[in-house]
Amino acid sequence: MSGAPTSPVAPGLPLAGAAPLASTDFGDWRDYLALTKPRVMALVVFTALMGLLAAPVAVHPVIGFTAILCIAVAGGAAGALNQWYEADLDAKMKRTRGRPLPAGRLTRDQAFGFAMFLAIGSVTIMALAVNLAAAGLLVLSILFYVLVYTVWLKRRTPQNIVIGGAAGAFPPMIGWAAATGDVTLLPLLMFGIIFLWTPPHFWSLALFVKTDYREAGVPMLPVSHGLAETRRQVLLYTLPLVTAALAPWALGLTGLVYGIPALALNIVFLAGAVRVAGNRAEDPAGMKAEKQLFAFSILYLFALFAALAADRLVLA
Ligand code: HEM
Ligand SMILES: CC(C)=CCC/C(C)=C/CC/C(C)=C/COP(=O)(O)OP(=O)(O)O
Repeated sequence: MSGAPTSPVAPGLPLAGAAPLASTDFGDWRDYLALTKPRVMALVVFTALMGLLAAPVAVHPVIGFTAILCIAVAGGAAGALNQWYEADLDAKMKRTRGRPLPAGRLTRDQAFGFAMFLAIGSVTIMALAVNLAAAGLLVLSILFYVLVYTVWLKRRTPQNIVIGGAAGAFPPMIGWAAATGDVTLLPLLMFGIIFLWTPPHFWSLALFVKTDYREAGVPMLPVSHGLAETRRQVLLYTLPLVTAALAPWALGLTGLVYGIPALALNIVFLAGAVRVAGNRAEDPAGMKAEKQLFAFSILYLFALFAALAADRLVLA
């Protein structure tokens, strides 16, 4: 399948105390589920659904459900390919060393076969049952996460998550395209919001798990440029994020049902980013501002996209 060895992790890596799997052992379904990064994908799928609901077309529920399912499955496939490729890195970090590949509970070939089955299946069904625009964007988002982010940028540059993070910004655009067959200004703004949200989302987390990335040799910003510069960048990305998040309202694409929660959410986000920028703590114990901004970033995106779809449904 992959041409990769059938050892549970990349060549030369310790097995973290786990016995290699017998070649006939299919593995536990829970490990396959873990390969899909279900917690992260929940927000991906939610933003896709909100993109679909915000579109000015009443899509047939079966088609809508199929489209969202395909996005969820493709996201899972991309997450599994990410873990297939970077089992060596995951083995080096506390946060990730319990994953199925570094822990030796699945082989790399099992992960690759599973991921390709999901990727090909989801794109094919999207193309046949929904439309080609949505299927094309789905392919692009998988390729972006796996090739651009995971293979090309992650180990090379601290800008990895800025450019590669665009992968996670596609889903609402795919949801919209599934309903309409095209992409207009509002789905592009949704893309822009997630694109600009990703750096503060991730760097606030990376500030307090920095040592993990240093040990793995991944050039994340706090490792390569230090805490102060990372905190400055969190605030720098928050400014255009707030602008993009308020743009649908300012441009008259949405009404107050979006405008009022968007204003409140963005004031809180901006205040959180200012607190992060002003924090001087060197130790994770003193990084309450960073921990709070990371946690809030997830709530922010959920609430912002829920408000956007609600507004469009009210206007429709
Ligand atoms: C390159 C871009 C991104 C990077 C590097 C990144 C990284 C991370 C990391 C390291 C975590 C913490 C641990 C984990 O659950 O693995 C996390 C959590 C999370 N991320 Fe991101 N993320 C990115 C983009 C996104 C996007 C686009 C979304 C959704 C739209 C998202 C949603 C989430 C959620 C929901 C969590 C919490 C998971 C939990 O509760 O455990 N992330 N992210
Ligand atoms: C439809 C589709 C293909 C969607 C997938 C796009 C997507 C969710 C991209 C987000 C990227 C992400 C979760 C990065 C996590 O970073 P990492 O992989 O470096 O995290 P790790 O250190 O936890 O492995």
